Amino acid sequence: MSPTARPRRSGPAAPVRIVHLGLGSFFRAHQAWYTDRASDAAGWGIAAFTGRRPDAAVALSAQDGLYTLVTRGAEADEFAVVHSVSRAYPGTDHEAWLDHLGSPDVRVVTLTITEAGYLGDAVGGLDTADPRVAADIAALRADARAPVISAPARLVAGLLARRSRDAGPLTLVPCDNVARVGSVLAAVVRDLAAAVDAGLATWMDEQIRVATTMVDRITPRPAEADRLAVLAATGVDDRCPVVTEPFTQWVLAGEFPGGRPAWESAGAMFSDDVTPFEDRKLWLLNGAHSLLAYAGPARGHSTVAEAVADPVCRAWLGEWWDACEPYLALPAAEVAAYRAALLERFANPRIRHELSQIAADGSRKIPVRILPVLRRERERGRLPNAAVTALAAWVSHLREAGTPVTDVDASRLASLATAGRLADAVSRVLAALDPALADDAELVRAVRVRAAGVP
Ligand SMILES: NC(=O)c1ccc[n+]([C@@H]2O[C@H](COP(=O)([O-])OP(=O)(O)OC[C@H]3O[C@@H](n4cnc5c(N)ncnc54)[C@H](O)[C@@H]3O)[C@@H](O)[C@H]2O)c1
Ligand SMILES: O=P(O)(O)OC[C@@H](O)[C@@H](O)[C@H](O)[C@H](O)CO
Repeated sequence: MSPTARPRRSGPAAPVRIVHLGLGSFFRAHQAWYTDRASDAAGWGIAAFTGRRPDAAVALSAQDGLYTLVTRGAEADEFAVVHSVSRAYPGTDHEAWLDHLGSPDVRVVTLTITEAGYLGDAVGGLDTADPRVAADIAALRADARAPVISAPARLVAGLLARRSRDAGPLTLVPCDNVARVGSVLAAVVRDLAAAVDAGLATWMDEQIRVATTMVDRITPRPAEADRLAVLAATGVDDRCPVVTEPFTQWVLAGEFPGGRPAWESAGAMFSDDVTPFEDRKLWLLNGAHSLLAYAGPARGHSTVAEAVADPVCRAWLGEWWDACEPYLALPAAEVAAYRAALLERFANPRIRHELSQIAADGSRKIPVRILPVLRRERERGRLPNAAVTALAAWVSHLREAGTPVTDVDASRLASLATAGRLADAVSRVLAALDPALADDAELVRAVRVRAAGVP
């Protein structure tokens, strides 16, 4: 290999038996890495599809699906080439999507489509009022092979192709930071299937299983400096490296009648109940992330590591974790160890995790990360200070006090947050999250007072 060669395979790629939707950084640091490390990796290649832009598929295809995973500890980097992505496709290649989903070789579909990609409604079903969903349903009713955009519709299109080829059982494995993600995915796919084809649900009951998961590995958006670091250390000009932290965890529950990689041989854990791990992770890690993402910029911080170096932010984290702890169904010693490890993970000075990346889509993240604990505390008559801080900082963020607002619901939230007095904005924004929050006078008052103190 010449000093600046792109990564290239020296042998054949593993046969495609997994399809992934959402070819982003996290998938490459997590599910693709576990598959690469599994003892039977040679039998389980992945066909990975981007969700929106084609860039990652184009760049990865130019290097045979190979990329460098940089595991960035507080002291040093480790570099490893991941081989499990056998094919990479732009999401627009719908024929390839249908072909793979319709193939009897494929047994598993993994997903990282972001919280917003599930398109759920407030009561746990599919948001059929969303124009993208309505358009996809109409398209699939007219033609089962019509190109569709939303993730639930893509899955249903793939399942229709699979049924038409009698291709056998398949397990869907959602890997996003969504509470009870397996149930959420099962519901939106079931609702979309029912809207398209009355007989599909019965076939799905027999052939399709939906696993649920807790996924954990802090993986910031890669930067140009990361490409240069790989080049300097390995001599390879990798155009799509991913940087991640040493810590990683994957807890899964579900049935795999068509088989799966031996992910446990790479460290994944199979459990009957993912819930305790999921609550611990979504509340302690992701809740803390969102708290810092909205409240940290007002104290001059741009990254998680900068924020946790600030004693005021660390005190908020302590308050938040104290509020969460009574509701976690795990031994106290385990929670204490997780908290201590989190502080170290957040403080890793060599991981540049931008608060602005974490701040995106707060309307979908706060209900999962902050509200479950806030509601439990309110039922007991308590008002957790850190949750008030997070909500007040989010309102201020929406009023453009911090990082730029990126949210699937940005235009509605911006009008709710910016029109008129701050006090009214607080009520409107809380009502948009959950009307019951806006009816809680003590909470509203506290958030107003805190928001008024945020620049
Ligand atoms: N980055 C992390 O540290 C991390 C850790 C745990 C879980 N996750 C989960 O993974 C998700 C993706 O994170 P990432 O770091 O890979 O982000 P990323 O921006 O690198 O990649 C996101 C991928 O999802 C696709 N996507 C976005 N919206 C979609 C939609 N509506 N439908 C289908 N595909 C869509 C994008 O096209 C892209 O391929 C997160 O939203 C989170 O739920 C991330
Ligand atoms: O990826 P998101 O946008 O859901 O959330 C941002 C971070 O909170 C998240 O990526 C964490 O780093 C991750 O969940 C750690 O496992």
